Amino acid sequence: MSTISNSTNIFWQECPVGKAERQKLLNQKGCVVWITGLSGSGKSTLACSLSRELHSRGKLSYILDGDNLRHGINKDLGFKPEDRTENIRRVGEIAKLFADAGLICIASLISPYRKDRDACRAMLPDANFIEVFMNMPLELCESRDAKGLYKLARAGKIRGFTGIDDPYEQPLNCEIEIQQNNGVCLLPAALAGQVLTYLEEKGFLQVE
Ligand SMILES: Nc1ncnc2c1ncn2[C@@H]1O[C@H](COP(=O)(O)OS(=O)(=O)O)[C@@H](OP(=O)(O)O)[C@H]1O
Ligand SMILES: Nc1ncnc2c1ncn2[C@@H]1O[C@H](COP(=O)(O)OP(=O)(O)O)[C@@H](O)[C@H]1O
Repeated sequence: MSTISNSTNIFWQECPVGKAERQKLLNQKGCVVWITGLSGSGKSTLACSLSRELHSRGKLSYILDGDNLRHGINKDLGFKPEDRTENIRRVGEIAKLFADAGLICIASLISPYRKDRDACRAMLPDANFIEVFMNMPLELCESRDAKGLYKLARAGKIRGFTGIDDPYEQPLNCEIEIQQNNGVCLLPAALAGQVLTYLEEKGFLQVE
């Protein structure tokens, strides 16, 4: 699928209310928290927990979940490399709009290819893209197998499954890395706390 623009004779329409004004209204700074990792690594769980914690602090967030978006805007895409690339590109563009609206946009997708994640980062001013890597061992994700997909992949009934017969390229310099501690995974609320602390320290949760 081509990402080259086919539109010609188009102009940029300025809008009367800008990002800064929206951020002031919301008393927060728009950004994208991009959660990447293997299927079963806990991306959606962290996204939900973080969204709940933000909501309870009066902060507006919105979750873009890979699985959910594949029921709608991305329903025409499969899991071939070029489809995944287009999936991530579209979600990156949508996330950019949410961040421009002033929201804390939480994107939760496997997003296995580094170049695709980096392309999303490049769409935003650098500090506004917060990459969170769920660095969980494949064995743990596979033992969870909440949807039974690893079992199907091992049986050869799903081809091109991330971590089994399709690659996952780990981030090289993400903002936050979530790992097990002595083989134990922290509770989702504690993991959300790590991200929340980062957002607080970087000044995303208020406007001076
Ligand atoms: N082949 C293959 N590989 C990986 N995952 C697969 C595949 N087929 C279906 N699924 C299910 O699709 C969910 C991942 O969708 P994403 O949009 O996040 O994938 S990607 O970022 O485009 O790689 C993923 O959801 P999560 O388990 O929440 O990650 C799976 O449930
Ligand atoms: N921090 C955690 N501690 C223990 N179990 C977890 C944790 N996060 C997620 N899980 C469990 O792991 C499974 C996969 O989590 P999920 O969030 O759906 O992963 P993903 O979105 O990456 O596929 C679920 O059964 C979930 O309850």
